[in-house]
Amino acid sequence: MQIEETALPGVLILTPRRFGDARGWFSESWNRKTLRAAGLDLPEFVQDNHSLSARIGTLRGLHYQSPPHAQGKLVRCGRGRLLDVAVDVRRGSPTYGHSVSEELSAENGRQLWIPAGFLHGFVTREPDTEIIYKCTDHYAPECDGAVHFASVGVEWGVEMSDIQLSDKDKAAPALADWTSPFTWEPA
Ligand SMILES: Cc1cn([C@H]2C[C@H](O)[C@@H](COP(=O)(O)OP(=O)(O)O[C@H]3O[C@@H](C)C(=O)[C@@H](O)[C@H]3O)O2)c(=O)[nH]c1=O
Repeated sequence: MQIEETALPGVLILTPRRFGDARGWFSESWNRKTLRAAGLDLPEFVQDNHSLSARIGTLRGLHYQSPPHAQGKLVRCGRGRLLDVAVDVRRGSPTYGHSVSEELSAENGRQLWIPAGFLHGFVTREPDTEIIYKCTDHYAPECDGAVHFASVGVEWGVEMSDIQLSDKDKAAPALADWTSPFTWEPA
């Protein structure tokens, strides 16, 4: 398991080892013991999510769940290719509003660890792209929220006219008009 830091402290790229043979490959996509041995002790995961996006340019996000149901997410791509984005929205954080964008694909096997206190979203770069992610809290619709994807300064790499959004994401407030429910606590 390779663990890499990103420009945002706390957001990490994990790349599990792949064992290739004549049939294809095998990989442990999640192993608590291996991560702990590598010095990384992630919170307990209680829910796995899996979604399919049919068209290139499908954009889901930017999403969060407020405390007490804030979620950390360990994200990977099971099929196709996507650009995954995390935005720091912890009030008082030295990196508030900063983002990390990472291409996750079925081919590269990379995973993004996004702690609670960050917005999460992604845009697909191939048709029929599947995303799979582990979450540290259960779905709590009453705590569910979104910030408009175009208000955070992220270069999504897709023509605006090609972007497919849910009605919820179309109606999301801009970052500048929204008060984050998260606060930063120095380590
Ligand atoms: C997120 C979620 C949705 N649902 C239901 C609600 C709704 O009817 C349907 C689709 O929900 P959404 O439109 O919110 O799905 P989607 O836009 O894919 O939302 C997801 O986006 C990515 C970026 C995330 O980070 C996730 O946490 C989640 O917010 O699925 C659940 O039952 N459980 C869940 O955990």
